[in-house]
Amino acid sequence: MTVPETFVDVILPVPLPRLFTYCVPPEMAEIPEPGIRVVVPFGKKKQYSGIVFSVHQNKPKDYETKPILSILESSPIVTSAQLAFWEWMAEYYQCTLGEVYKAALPSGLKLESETRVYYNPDYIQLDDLPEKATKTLLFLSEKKVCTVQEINTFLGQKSSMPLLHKLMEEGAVFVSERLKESYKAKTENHLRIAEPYRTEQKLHEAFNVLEKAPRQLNLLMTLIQKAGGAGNALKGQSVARKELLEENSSATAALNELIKKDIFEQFPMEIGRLDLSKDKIQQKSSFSPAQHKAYEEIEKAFEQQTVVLFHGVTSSGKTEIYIHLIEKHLSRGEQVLYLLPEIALTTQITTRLKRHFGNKLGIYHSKFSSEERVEIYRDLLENQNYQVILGVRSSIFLPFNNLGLVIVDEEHEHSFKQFDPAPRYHARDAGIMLAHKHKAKVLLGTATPAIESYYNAQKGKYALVELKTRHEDIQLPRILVADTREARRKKQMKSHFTPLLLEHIQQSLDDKQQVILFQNRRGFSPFLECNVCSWVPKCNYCDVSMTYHKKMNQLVCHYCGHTVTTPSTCNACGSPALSTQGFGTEKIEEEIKLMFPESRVSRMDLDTTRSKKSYQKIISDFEDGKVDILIGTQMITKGLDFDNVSVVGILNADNMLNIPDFRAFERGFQMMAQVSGRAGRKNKRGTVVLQTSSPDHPIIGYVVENDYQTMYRTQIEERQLYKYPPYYRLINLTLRHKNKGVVEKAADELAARLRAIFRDRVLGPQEPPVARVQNLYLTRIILKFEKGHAPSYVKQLMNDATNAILSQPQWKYVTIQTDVDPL
Ligand SMILES: Nc1ncnc2c1ncn2[C@@H]1O[C@H](COP(=O)(O)OP(=O)(O)OP(=O)(O)O)[C@@H](O)[C@H]1O
Ligand SMILES: [Zn+2]
Repeated sequence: MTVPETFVDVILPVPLPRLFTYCVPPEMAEIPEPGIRVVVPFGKKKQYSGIVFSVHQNKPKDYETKPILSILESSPIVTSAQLAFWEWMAEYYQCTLGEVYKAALPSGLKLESETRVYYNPDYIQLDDLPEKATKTLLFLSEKKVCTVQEINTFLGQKSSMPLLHKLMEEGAVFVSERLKESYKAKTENHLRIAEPYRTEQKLHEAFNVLEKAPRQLNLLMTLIQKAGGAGNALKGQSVARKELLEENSSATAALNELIKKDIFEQFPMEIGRLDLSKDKIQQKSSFSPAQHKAYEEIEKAFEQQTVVLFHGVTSSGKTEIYIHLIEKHLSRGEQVLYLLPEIALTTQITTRLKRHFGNKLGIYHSKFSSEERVEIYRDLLENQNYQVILGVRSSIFLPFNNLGLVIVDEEHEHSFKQFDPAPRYHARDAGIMLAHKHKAKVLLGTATPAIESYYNAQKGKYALVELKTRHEDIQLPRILVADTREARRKKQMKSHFTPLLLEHIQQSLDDKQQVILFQNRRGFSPFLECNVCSWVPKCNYCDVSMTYHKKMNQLVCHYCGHTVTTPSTCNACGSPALSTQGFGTEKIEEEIKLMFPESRVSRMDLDTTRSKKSYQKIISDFEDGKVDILIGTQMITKGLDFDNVSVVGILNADNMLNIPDFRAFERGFQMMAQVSGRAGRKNKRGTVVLQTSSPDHPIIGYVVENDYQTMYRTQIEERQLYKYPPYYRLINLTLRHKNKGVVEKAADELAARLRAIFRDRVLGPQEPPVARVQNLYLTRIILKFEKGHAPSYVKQLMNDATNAILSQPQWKYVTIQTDVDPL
């Protein structure tokens, strides 16, 4: 009897629609199960680690399968619940499973032949490693970095991935270059008495055994002493490895011996990040009557519904309510995911949550190194420490196994949506689906709900809970509108500042209070212009003017990052009369420093927050009163909680409202209401000065009145009238090619094909506002579907149409990018 051949379908990090089938070679002892990583050859030379999606006996008819090279682990690294979630995501957002896989796993869990491997100079070798591993480490320590492929060649073997995988787990090598800062502050090796020896009798035995090994005996005694006595040591109190070795120099071998004997256990202890011992954990504060009422309403709503929209004005104390809810779910043994839109927010919330949840809190975001993310991932997979995960959008991909609650804080925020690359998912919406699959609850919290969410609440799809008063009943800030056109006419403007704003800044400084200034543009000024011929420098690769950054004396394209030195003369007419037009945060900073020379000024935008620590520093300096005036982009608008901000200045409301987008008014309202909410959070009512050239704009009026409802009503009417979300679902198809004619022709034919199926639901093609990016011409087709048409139904038809385009030789290099529910 012949044993049937076994095949596996593998998810690989390539944007191809199908999964790849490989055979399991008969000599391989194990058959991998779904969710396990295997190493497979791909193309002529490449190798990838991929995820087994399914195991079967169906030999593919039309091609010869290649064998998998090795299996990386014995139990799945991706759970079946995750695989189901991935499938949903690929289907809904119309991308491939490979693209989801790429987004979902931290890079430390994905290897390919081109992956660069780094040597860890801090690695301390504990156990004897196999010869090949030692050889590889030596090779790496000399080269510092090389690719997986190079290591294959060096070892003269087909695949070194399993070996590298082991070395990564050991902490001997990394797959990403670690920044110096994250390098130091992370973990430190600690030692404690191993579990089997944690009884008096066993400890006694250990002493007897070690009688002939004085160094080991010494170490054991030092550990007991440093742990604060035998009682503590028997409870598992640990001591830093450094500390132990300090008093027993050259005892490394003895220490390793103790670990081998299983008397000592070594483990990495986080330092700095989460080092709060239990007794320091703060009790949660008691609720105000309004908070209490809201909390009870949320609890009650969860009895009936999965999703609750929690609409609470700024500084109403929503975070306290989240903390109580988290506690409740933890006490039931459930996990909680707390989603935040931006890293900027995590520093403050981290501190607040850490106080309550100590080591149960795990933090997951992109500024953390891959190794730190792998650690969180594995911790959850093995169900060890973390029960609350605070993270940005990618944390929806973590391997939860008992999720009870998802909190989406600032749910209206656009940065929950991933723009590039695919999957272009919205973490709020995907989070709701995730919760659904886990039978968990979802709390969407915000002071300014997204129109879509509020609509769902109106329709009864979500429950709605409101909290209309600020904590301690402090009034919402007074909003003063400063008319810049009039001030300009009367020649009262000082550069970009109205007298009203300057007055209030001065007053705040005199009162030893703080000021926040919001300008939704970074850089010095959006463009340079020649005073003689009106020439404006544009990006060579994109159809946009370049932003002037004064400090670097550079022009930067905010689309592709292309940078040039600022020209001293006009490229067109040669005149040296170039002047800056418009203004960004950098210019505001410069002017404020000139106008208030005594004040301490700081700026927070993309340019000043490149590293993980910089956010923390800017925010904590402001919290500690080391800074008087904080200038920033939308990063500073929401979620931040400062005690002494008495004045908020909005420098230019117009550029938020004059964007040609059906969401511009909603967005403008949200940004202005949110940044206003930073004022007067403690002690006293705050003031907002809102500068605009159109003081009669209805949105400005709603901001002044803090009238979300009327804003919602006017906007929802327009959405219905012009067939926009939430009434209709949008899908954007963006075509790109280096030749404008080619991309236009391809788009025309695609639109014609789509029209034949979807008729007047197809709009365009039309050029997007920036029609060339990175030397590629763009054109866009928009599909509008009535609610009820599931994207999955549309997907097949749409794919047929796009494939029909892409399979034609003249359009081989056209790319088509799909964005479902674009923002
Ligand atoms: N019950 C409470 N006891 C003590 N302090 C509280 C309580 N509730 C809220 N606070 C304090 O009030 C301030 C505002 O609360 P919080 O930051 O939670 O507001 P928020 O609703 O999240 O606002 P935003 O939408 O602007 O982020 C915080 O400094 C918080 O510590
Ligand atoms: Zn560019």
